[in-house]
Amino acid sequence: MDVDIGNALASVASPGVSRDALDRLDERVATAHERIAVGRGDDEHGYAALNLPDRTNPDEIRAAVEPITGPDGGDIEALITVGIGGSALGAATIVDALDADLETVFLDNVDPTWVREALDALPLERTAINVVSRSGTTAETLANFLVVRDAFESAGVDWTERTIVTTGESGPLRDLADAHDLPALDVPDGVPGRYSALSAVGLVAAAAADLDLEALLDGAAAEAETLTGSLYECPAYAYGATCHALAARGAQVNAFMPYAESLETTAEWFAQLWAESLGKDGLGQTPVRALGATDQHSQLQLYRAGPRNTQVTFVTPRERASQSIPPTDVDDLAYLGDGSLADLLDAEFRATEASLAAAGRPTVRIEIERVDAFELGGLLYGLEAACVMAGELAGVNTFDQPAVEWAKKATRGLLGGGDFEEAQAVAEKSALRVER
Ligand SMILES: O=P(O)(O)OC[C@H]1O[C@H](O)[C@H](O)[C@@H](O)[C@@H]1O
Repeated sequence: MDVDIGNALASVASPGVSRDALDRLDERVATAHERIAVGRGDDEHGYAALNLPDRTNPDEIRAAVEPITGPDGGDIEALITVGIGGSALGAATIVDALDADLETVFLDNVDPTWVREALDALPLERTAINVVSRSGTTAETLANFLVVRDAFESAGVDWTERTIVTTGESGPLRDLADAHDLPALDVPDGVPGRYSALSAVGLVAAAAADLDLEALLDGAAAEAETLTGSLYECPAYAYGATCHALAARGAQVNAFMPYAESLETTAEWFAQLWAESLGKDGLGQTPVRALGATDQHSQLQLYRAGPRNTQVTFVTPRERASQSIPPTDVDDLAYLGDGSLADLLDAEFRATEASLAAAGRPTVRIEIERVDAFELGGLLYGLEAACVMAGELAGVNTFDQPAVEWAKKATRGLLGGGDFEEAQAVAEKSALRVER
C-alpha cells in the first residue's frame, strides 16, 4: 500500500501535524521499530503476528480443508463460519473483498431470528462448517455451533464429516475436535484474534472458496519488507504515526472509508483492530465504518462541518473494473454519458478528499493497485503494522483487550457459567425509566 499524509499536515488541516512535529515523531518511530523488530525476532505475544506471512503454510490449510469441501471446494455450495470478532472478521474481509465463488455465511451473532433464517436458507447437505475460536470458550461461538450441529442432525446430514475446527492448543473446542476426529488447525501462538487474518483463522474460508492463499501471503510478505525505521520510508508506519499524532491533537475519531464496495467488510475488520488494540488508558481513536461513495451522502456533512475531532482515512484502488455509462440525450445528464462508473467513483473520491481539505479537515489516503489477493494481503498486513506502531507510540498494550474480557465474564456469570464478580454489576444498574 502507498500512503499520502499530505492532507494531515498542519498547513492544510486542523487538527494537523507540522513537518517539525513529524520529524520529531520520526525519531520515536525509529525506536518503536527496533522494539517491534525485537518482538518479532523473539516471537513475543502480539508481535509474532507480523511474522505470519512467512509462517503460514497454505498447503497445510488446503490439506485440512479438502476432506470437508472436496477438491477445489467441488463438493460444497456453501460454508458456514462460526466465530466472532477476530475469529470471523479476517475471514469475512478476505472472502468479501475477493468475491469468492462460494456462498459464505458468518454466524458471528446469536440473534435467534437471524441464525434460524441463515440456516433455513442453506442447502445443508452441500454445506460445510468452519468453527473458529482461539480460546475455544467464547459463548456466542460455542452456542451457535451447537445450534448448527443440531440443524445438520435434523436434516439428516452427518456434521462430523463436514466440520473443520481452528482453535488454540487446548480448550473445549479442541476437546470436541479430538472427540469427533475432526480436521483441526491451530491458531498460531502469540497471535491475538484481530491479527490472525493471515493464519488458518482467516484462510480456511478462503481455501474453501478456492482463493489464492499464496498471493495473499506474498502481498503481506512484500509489505513486511517495507518495515523500516522511518515513517518517511514505510507506508504502514506513516499511517500509524500520523494517526497517533492526529489523535494526540484532537482527532478522536477515525472514519475508515474505502472507495470500493468489496472493501466494506475491511472497514469492519479495521474497526476491531483499531478499537481493541488502541482503546486503553483513556486513549485511542474511535473507528467509524464508512463506505465511499455511499456515505458521502450521509456522514460527509458531519466530517466537513461537525466537531473538529475526526480524521478520515480513504482507501482507494488505482484500477477498477470497467463498466461504461451509456450515453443519454437528456442535456443535464450528458456529462455522465460515455464515461464509466470507475471514473465516476474516482471523481467522487477526489471531490470528497478535496472538500475535506478545503474545510481544513485532516484526511489520509491509502492507495492500492487494485482489489486482488496480493494487494489485499499487503493492505491487511500494512494496517496491522500501522496499528502496532500507533500502540507503541501511545505506550499502550496493543495486544490485550481487558475491557472486552470483562463483559465476557459478566455474560458467563449471568448465565450460570461460573462465579464471576463482574456479573454483579448487572444487578446494580441504575434506572430512570420513561415508559409509554
Ligand atoms: O477466538 P475467540 O477466543 O473465540 O475470541 C473471539 C473474540 O473474543 C473477544 O471478544 C475478544 O475481545 C476478541 O479479540 C476475539 O477475537
